[in-house]
Amino acid sequence: MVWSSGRRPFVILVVLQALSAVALGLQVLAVQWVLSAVLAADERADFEGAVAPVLLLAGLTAFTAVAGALQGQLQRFLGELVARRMWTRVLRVATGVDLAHFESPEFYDHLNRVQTNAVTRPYQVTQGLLSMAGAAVASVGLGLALASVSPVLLALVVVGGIPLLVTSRRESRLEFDFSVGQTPVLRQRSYLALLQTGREEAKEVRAFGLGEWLRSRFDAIYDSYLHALRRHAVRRTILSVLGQLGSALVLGGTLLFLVWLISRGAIGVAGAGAAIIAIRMLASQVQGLFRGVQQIFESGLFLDDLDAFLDLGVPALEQTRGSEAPTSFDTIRVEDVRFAYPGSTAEALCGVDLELRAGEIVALVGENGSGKTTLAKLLAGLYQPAAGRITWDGADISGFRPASLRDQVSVTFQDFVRYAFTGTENIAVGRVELPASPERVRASARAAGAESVLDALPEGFETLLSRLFVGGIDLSGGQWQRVALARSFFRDAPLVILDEPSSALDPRAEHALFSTLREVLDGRTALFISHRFSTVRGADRIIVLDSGTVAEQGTHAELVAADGLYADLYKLQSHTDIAGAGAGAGAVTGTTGNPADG
Ligand SMILES: Nc1ncnc2c1ncn2[C@@H]1O[C@H](COP(=O)(O)OP(=O)(O)OP(=O)(O)O)[C@@H](O)[C@H]1O
Repeated sequence: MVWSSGRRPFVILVVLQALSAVALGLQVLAVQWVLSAVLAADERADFEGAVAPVLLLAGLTAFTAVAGALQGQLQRFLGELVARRMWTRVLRVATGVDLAHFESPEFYDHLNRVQTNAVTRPYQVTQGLLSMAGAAVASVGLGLALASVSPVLLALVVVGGIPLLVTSRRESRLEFDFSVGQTPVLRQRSYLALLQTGREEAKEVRAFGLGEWLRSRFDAIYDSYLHALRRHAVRRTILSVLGQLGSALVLGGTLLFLVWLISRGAIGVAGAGAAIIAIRMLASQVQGLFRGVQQIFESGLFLDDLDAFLDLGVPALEQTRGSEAPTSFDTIRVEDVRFAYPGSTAEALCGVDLELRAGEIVALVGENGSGKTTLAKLLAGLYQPAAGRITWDGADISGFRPASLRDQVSVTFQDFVRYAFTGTENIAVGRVELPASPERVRASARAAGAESVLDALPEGFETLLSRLFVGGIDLSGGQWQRVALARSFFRDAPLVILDEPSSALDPRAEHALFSTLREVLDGRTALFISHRFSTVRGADRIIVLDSGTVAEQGTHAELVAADGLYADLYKLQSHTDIAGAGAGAGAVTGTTGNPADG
């Protein structure tokens, strides 16, 4: 990953690391040289011989400092290059996995962990490797220098690193387990923070006076996290202290051994001076080496986690199998389709049978929770039926390459997305493969009643539709709905599914939409979900869903005559009034928005 993300900075870093390591070894030799020169000069009162080694030492020190500064910035840049590449892979999976994953809290935990931890880990492994390699090269130089004084000293310094290695491996495991355990808590904390900082939430939080209450929930969550963090930190500190103490003990023993060697006259003063510096430097290099190992081990655990996440995308991205969905159809059949949402035992659809014929405008009605949106999702190929099948002219859609099926469907949900993009872009995202030609965008906007809305904005269609960024403006709910409809028309697919397309439209806009719908659709098949019977009655056919099954279907007149569920709902909507209204209000009952009167 690092190699392919930033070859040049990586190579420069490796070279700098190697040179710094060599410089470190040379520094010990230079010190020894300086000491010998100074001791010799002391006898002859002539310090000239010390100038060259001092200059060398200064030069090496300067080089190490400059290389360190360069490495710092290069590492930062390389880290960012690698993170960008990892982000791209993670986002590709996040946008490619089956929608069912988004029903699972575990998926969100995993995604969150990957976003906050794993994206930077590949680079950390490299950093660990680099510092290990650097430490190894430096250790060889320093080790040779020290071994020339006493091989036992070298062995002792290496042994000094072992306690750290053992405890740091344990620390890595603790860190990973802590991260996994705390992810749900941290997500809750982020959610509560979002409620208090989000633009959408701001008005309701104020209107309901929720600020204080949300803060106390936030504090409670934070407290529980801090409590866990305290315990975790104590455990890590104990381990770390044990490791450091173990290493320090061995180092102390090493220095005592050196003193013993000096006292016995086994090494001279210059050699002893160099040995002390070498021991100090080597000990920190050995520690660095083992810290690198720990970093790799710890990152490795997160990388396994990242790998598991990236693997999720494999099935979705591999869905290149299957035949291409046809670009038109005569009949779509839903045959005894059953479906329950992932993690739910209750069936949202329990044996749905229906038919959509090319060019028809079909309305889907039913009470809240009867399964209308769920059916729309299945028809759009966003979920697979648990049983039964959906066919296009007899061919089961599960045999189509999923992306090719979605290509042929334009679906707009109730909770469509309000992109913080320009008006043009908000419409053209309906089909990004197509060039967003102003004529096409404008035609779609006109069909949806959004043209005049966008034209009235300061920069027309090119106005940014969001207050999140400088220069943006926001639209009203109904104006946004028109933009979402324009997006759906821009998509230009043979099957158009609209989930409550006019719920936020004013009567004039709603009238305009439905009176021109047939013309706008221009032969395409439409299935629209609606609770407003005034819009439903003009449909070629109305399908009534009840508790996940088709209760009845027919034209408006047929269904009213059948006097079933549809007729019930229709009558209720026609005669809904606020109970206990005064005589004046009662007088208009039955005339306000009463489709039966039309
Ligand atoms: N993501 C989900 N996970 C689990 N159950 C869900 C999910 N979405 C909907 N349901 C359940 O599936 C059933 C059908 O929901 P659906 O959204 O299809 O109803 P609907 O007819 O579109 O309702 P409405 O008129 O309120 O929009 C409901 O019982 C609902 O609780």
